[in-house]
Amino acid sequence: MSQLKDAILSVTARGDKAFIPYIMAGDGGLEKLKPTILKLQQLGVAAIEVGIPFTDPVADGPTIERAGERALANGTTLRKVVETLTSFADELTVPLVAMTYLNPILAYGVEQFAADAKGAGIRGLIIPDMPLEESETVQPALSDAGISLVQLVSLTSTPERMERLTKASEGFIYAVTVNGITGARSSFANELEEHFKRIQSYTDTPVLAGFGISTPHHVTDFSSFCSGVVVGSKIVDSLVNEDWAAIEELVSASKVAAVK
Ligand SMILES: O=P(O)(O)OC[C@@H](O)[C@@H](O)c1c[nH]c2ccccc12
Repeated sequence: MSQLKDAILSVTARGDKAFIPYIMAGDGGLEKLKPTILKLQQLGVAAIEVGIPFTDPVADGPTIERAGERALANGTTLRKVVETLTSFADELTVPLVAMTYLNPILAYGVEQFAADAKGAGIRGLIIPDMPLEESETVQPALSDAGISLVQLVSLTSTPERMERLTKASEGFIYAVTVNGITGARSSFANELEEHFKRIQSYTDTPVLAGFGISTPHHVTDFSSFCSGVVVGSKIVDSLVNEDWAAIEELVSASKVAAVK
């Protein structure tokens, strides 16, 4: 059972695509976390990916990296994020997916983290620097807490690896759309549709596209061959500029009226 997967499937069952915005916890101060999350869930997002700032964010492009630096400068830690989320967890109507590198979780203590994260409304976890082969370190504690461990499938994975990652992924499959790091892009490779079809052929868990998606057009384009999208850098920038109209436009592009 995965609450995260169920939430995504309930969105796709009504014909919409799942839209998952990524935010950097602590960017602009931790006091922004609650109003930002509550406003995003009001817009009808399927889930919210909450990034924990980290000193060595290897997968992150400049936008997310700078947001992480600002959040760290504000004194943001994994523990403070979990505490802040817990303080309004009873107001959450969508699942949260935490994005954190492995070290902060190990420092927190895996068991303790899983238990606290559950109370904070966290239902999924992305650990970009943890290879599948090492997931036993965290998996049992997470499953006990009902937290899905989401795997990233890259464009360069071999077919065998793609199949293993896809089958291991819980909640959804995070299909990375570009080679490299996070950040808004203007164009994507042509053979992506085939790549997504192959990933989906291994599983009935929904496949979502992420990395580089930054315009309503991208959202509708990707939505034609997957179950939804994750948008990070564009959301982070729009929040800095307090441009909620841009965020609403992106979310609207995932709705049935736009995707048909
Ligand atoms: O910023 P983009 O290109 O829209 O991509 C999403 C991404 O930022 C978010 O999902 C994310 C931020 N940091 C990550 C690290 C690994 C995987 C994913 C992420």
